Amino acid sequence: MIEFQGVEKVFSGRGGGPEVRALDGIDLSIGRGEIFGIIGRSGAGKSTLIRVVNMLERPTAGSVSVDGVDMAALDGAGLRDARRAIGMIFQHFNLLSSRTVYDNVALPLELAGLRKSEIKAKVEPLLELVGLGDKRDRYPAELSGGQKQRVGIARALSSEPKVLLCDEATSALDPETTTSILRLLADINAKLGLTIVLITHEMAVIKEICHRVAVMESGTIIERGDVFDVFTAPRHATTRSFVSSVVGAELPETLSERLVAEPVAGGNAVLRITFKGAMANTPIISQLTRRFGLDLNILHGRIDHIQDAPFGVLVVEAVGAADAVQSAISFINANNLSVEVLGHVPANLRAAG
Ligand SMILES: Nc1ncnc2c1ncn2[C@@H]1O[C@H](COP(=O)(O)OP(=O)(O)OP(=O)(O)O)[C@@H](O)[C@H]1O
Repeated sequence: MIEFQGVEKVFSGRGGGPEVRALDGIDLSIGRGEIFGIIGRSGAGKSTLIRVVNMLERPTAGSVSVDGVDMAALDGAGLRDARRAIGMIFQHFNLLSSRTVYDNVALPLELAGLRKSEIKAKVEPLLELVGLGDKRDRYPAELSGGQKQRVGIARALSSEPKVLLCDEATSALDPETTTSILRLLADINAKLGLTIVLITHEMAVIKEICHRVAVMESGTIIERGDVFDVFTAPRHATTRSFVSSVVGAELPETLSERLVAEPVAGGNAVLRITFKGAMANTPIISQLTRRFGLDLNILHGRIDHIQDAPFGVLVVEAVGAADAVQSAISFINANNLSVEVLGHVPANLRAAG
């Protein structure tokens, strides 16, 4: 649906400063009907990437096509038509304060020259869809942030786009309102088959609704894949730091500061066992205890769901003979779970903690 090929965007420096390479050779393909997330730290190039889709920024090299149309080749009427098929919502909603909810949603249709009756036939169902049927005559100042974003979404949908671009659409909202807006977007994606591209700096947003994700750094994509795969096996250090805040893969400080790399005389190994999908239901602790005679002290753990698939991390202190611990590690690996020796601790870590 959206193809980026070798896309570059170089800005001439602000105030005579050095030029900025905001996008540096982006190749990316976003499928029809996908919810695709782009995450990165401030300045990574996310906004620029989303804005080249509808040519709010023109790439300095490479091409962007939407539904087979080369966007950079368009201008004037052709670009206006193509943009009608690409809705956009913004962090600060960009509503007109002097217009009611109804009139904000109607605006793109008025600009396209539709008759009043045609506009009404489109706007009213959209207000119902976003849950604002009873707020049609209110002004933006009378609405909460979440309601304002619902107006933004209805307005973006008014021209029946094939693609919806979301530029940090939930960053100004509290966590509960964020969840309700993300649910609405997922609902729209399912009902209308709309392709949604969203940019965010919060991994929780990606985890909530995206099917695939790309991680950006310094104008490039450093990692991409299915959300479940990226969350459960992040490869790049930046991705790992984004993911760890959500899936609890980070160790509590009280534990990490006691770990040492080499075995300690009379001490024990600390293992991190990762459970994914169907494997999350394996009764691994009792099996390790029975088969290898190990005592396992649970030091840290979390079970989460990513797109309805379970994912868990369990950190245990394995108390037992070194060869029994090695056999247990082989057994865990053979059962399609993953295990990592995080380090070693003196005996009785829990008692000491
Ligand atoms: N119009 C512009 N002129 C000059 N430099 C720009 C312009 N727009 C963006 N940049 C620079 O391009 C780089 C990428 O910016 P961009 O806004 O795409 O990043 P971002 O990942 O969206 O960051 P944020 O989350 O802070 O919005 C930054 O270094 C930024 O300063």
